[in-house]
Amino acid sequence: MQLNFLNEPSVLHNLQYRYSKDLIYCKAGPLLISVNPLKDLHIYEDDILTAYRLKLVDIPHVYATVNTAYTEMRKDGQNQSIILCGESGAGKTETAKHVIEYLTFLTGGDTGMRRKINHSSFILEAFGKAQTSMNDNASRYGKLTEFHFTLTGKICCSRVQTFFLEKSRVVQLCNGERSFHIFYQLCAGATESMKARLNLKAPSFYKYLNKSESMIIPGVDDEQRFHSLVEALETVGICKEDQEHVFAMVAAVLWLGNIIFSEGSNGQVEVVADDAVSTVSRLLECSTFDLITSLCAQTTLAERENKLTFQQATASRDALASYIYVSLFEWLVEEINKSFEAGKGHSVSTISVLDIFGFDTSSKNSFEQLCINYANERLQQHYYRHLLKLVQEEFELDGIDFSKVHFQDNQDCLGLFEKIPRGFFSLLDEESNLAKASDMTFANKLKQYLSGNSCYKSEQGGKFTIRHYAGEVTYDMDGFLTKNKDSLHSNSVQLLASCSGHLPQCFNSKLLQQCGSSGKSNCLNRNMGTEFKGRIFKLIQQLESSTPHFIVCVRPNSKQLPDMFEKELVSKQLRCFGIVEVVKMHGYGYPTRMTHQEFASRFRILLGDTDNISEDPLSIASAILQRHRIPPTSYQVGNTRLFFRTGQIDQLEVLKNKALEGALDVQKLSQKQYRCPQFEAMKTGVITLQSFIRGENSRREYSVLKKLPSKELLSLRTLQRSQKTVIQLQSAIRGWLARQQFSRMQSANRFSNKMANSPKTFGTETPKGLPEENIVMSPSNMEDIRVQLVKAEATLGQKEQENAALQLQLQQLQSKWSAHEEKMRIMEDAWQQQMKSLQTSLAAAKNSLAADNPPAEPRRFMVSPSPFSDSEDAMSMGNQTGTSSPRPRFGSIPESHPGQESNGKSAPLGHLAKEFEQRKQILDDEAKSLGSHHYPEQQLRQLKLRFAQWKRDFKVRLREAKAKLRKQGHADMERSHRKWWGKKHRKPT
Ligand SMILES: Nc1ncnc2c1ncn2[C@@H]1O[C@H](COP(=O)(O)OP(=O)(O)OP(=O)(O)O)[C@@H](O)[C@H]1O
Repeated sequence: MQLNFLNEPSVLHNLQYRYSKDLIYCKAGPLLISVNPLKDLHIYEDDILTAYRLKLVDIPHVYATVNTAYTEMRKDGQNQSIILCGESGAGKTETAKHVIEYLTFLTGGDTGMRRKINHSSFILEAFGKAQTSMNDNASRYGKLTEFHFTLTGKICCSRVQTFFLEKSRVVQLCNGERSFHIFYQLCAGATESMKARLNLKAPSFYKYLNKSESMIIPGVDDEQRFHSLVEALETVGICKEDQEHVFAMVAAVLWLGNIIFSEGSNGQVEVVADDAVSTVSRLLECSTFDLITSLCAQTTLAERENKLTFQQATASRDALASYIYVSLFEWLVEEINKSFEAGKGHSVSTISVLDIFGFDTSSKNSFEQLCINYANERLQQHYYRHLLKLVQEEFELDGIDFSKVHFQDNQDCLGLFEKIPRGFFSLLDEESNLAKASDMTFANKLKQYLSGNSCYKSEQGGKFTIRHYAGEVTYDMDGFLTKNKDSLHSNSVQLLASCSGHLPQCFNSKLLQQCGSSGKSNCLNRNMGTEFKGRIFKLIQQLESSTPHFIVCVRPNSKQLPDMFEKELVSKQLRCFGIVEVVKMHGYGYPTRMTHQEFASRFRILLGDTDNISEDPLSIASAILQRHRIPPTSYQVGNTRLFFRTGQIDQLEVLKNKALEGALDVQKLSQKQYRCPQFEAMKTGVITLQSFIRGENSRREYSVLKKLPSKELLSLRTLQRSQKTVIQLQSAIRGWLARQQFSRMQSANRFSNKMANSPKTFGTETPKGLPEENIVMSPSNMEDIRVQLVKAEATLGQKEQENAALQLQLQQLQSKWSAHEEKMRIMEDAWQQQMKSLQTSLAAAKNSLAADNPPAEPRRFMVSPSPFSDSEDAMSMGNQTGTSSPRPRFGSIPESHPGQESNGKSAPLGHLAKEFEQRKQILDDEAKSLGSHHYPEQQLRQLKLRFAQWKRDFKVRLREAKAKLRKQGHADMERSHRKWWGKKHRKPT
């Protein structure tokens, strides 16, 4: 939502309005504001994860912030950090969980990894969180989770760093609060046998727990949480045996609190040897004697044993209990890290998620609250620096004209803590090292040196108030020096060394490492305040080497109730984080910056070649801005950089893209002009060639089909149809099978995702919102699918067999057809031979007849030039013989007789020649029609037979005709001879 008026009331109204609509996320410049809904909103479901991963939505959400961090890391290879800020109960830890869950999802982390990450944070919650007045599940430690990424952007390992577990909570409690969750969970959820082994009682039995009346948290099932914890320990690889050791240490801490001392008349204490002592010695695996001695005496540097006072003994016992608990927590963190460190060698960049204890204030604020609030001050300074200070410094350095944004810097408060030698921690160290120092002497020292600081105010009764960025907090000086010393008595160190239990041994060796080789008395005599300050400095250094992304978590009300928006409480938090100032700076400021050089090379394309400008980047940049009439109010030219208002650079990007598209179009056009004629010619050629080939193929196919007997044609068509059907059937079956398999895989995938995200329902219930048939594959469904599959496969097999048989049949038909063709060709050749020989015979007959007739006689027949010959006869034939008469069928030609002709001399031969021509024509026709018969061989045989008969008959008639002609020829010659002879002899007379 864009605000017309940017001020605190409008921001507050906007937040309240969105909160009432369950829109808990809101973007404020580079910040994401998250208002704790304190109820389940279903905005972290799988489909939402997917939508953000695919960047389908752009609504403010924690997933969008992770997307930005991940994209920047991938783009520049720069480490990123996601920092969760906000007071206790604002929702930092829950938001951090969503950040981590989405990060593993985004980078393709498998469900195994996601589960392990979830379970490891569950373990840390059990051991590091507690109920406080502000939050039922308050973090009592700080946590930085570092995810290492490979070059391809996959998570290769992760590491957790923890800070400052509030160990005083083990031994001290404010009323209405609880100690760490694990104590209550163990008492509620341990099995009967474990309870017997650890001698477990109800929480109220233990003195460390019953200092507060709060034993249960409404709506929280400690027993069920214990079972989940056991499962989580197994997931991260902590075996059953080690789990036993862990729970033994928790029980030992509880029982240590129940050890009581009796004070003698000389003021010295004795340990009351009761059930508590024997249980602790059994759980730590040390002797009862060593335990008692270590608790009531202290060995001095001169190896003398001094008896302790009641107070000293109690402090020594509590220090031992706290030390064991903190060591146990650190051991668990190490074990978790071991299970994630496999791929560290491939790490190229990191994304760190910081979730530290929120700003804290309770009825009695002590050393721990002071450390927590100091850490929050340091983090707040990091926030101001990156979101306000650095930006303003940049503007100033570049000479940008801007109206300075005023915010409440916490530098003074930080100075109060950190100044050397007169800062809070330095003074505390100094006082702690003095032999006769007490909390009161320290209070006076503070008053003396810190009164000049506006953030410090001395109070009555050794109390003092510090004005933090988030409000004033009054601290009670009681126990400051002791807590700062954090000394573990030498006797306690020796006791740990004497324990044979696995974990006490581990703790002892760690202690020895910390103390160096001395390992003797007062080796843990350190200054907790300075040590803590050092760790926070290191953390800030680490954050400084990364690009920060801040998520400000807001507590909507002090009652931890949903749908309740306390305006005052929220506006106080908005002020703390300078939200309005940040928005002003980034929204109304110049969020986009580029060096002159970067800008010139990026947008040079927006200047035409005709623009005559010098090549220096600033001139180019100015020319671009002027040429495109960018309003001067929307940018500023700095000494080294250009600063743009929101959205301005996007407009230039649009122009640049248009210019690039235009250039591409021009290139395309010129290419088209050059290539088009070539292409068209080639296209026409190809089309012509294709049409030739297609025509030729079709013609060939047609000639084959034309010759094919109808039955074979039919079977060929049937075969082709069957082939087509089989192919269609095969593709339909394959498609169906693939779809079935795909939907099964989809269901299984959805099911496993849902189950992985809902441990409660794992293996027992159907996840909500998922159609039942998608997730439950009943045996009958499976059997149905299997039967259908078998049937489909059988049909497929059958169709394939049929297909193969049809193919075989086609091959056989084709080879048969080729054999027929060959036979036909041979027969045709033979037939042609016989025709030739007949024609030759006819020509020979004609020749011999011509030889018999005198040349003077006008010729009735033209001699055929045909070279046909017959072995028996020869005759000539005319081409005019009856060609116009209708052709009779071969067997039905009327037999010609020479005597029937009017022309008695040539009629027999004319008839024969005519008959021969007719027969020849019929034979040709019948031979051609053989191909269309069903049984061409049989037809050919019949044809041959008829031809042979006719041939015999024709020869006979030819011979008769020849004889007749010869006879007639002699008679004519004699008659003419007589005529000529009579004329000759009559003339002279
Ligand atoms: N996004 C959310 N959706 C639903 N409930 C939430 C959400 N964030 C927080 N809560 C509720 O608010 C409670 C407090 O949140 P959380 O423990 O994360 O606060 P915190 O800022 O980490 O506090 P602390 O600094 O004390 O550890 C949670 O136990 C949970 O019930």
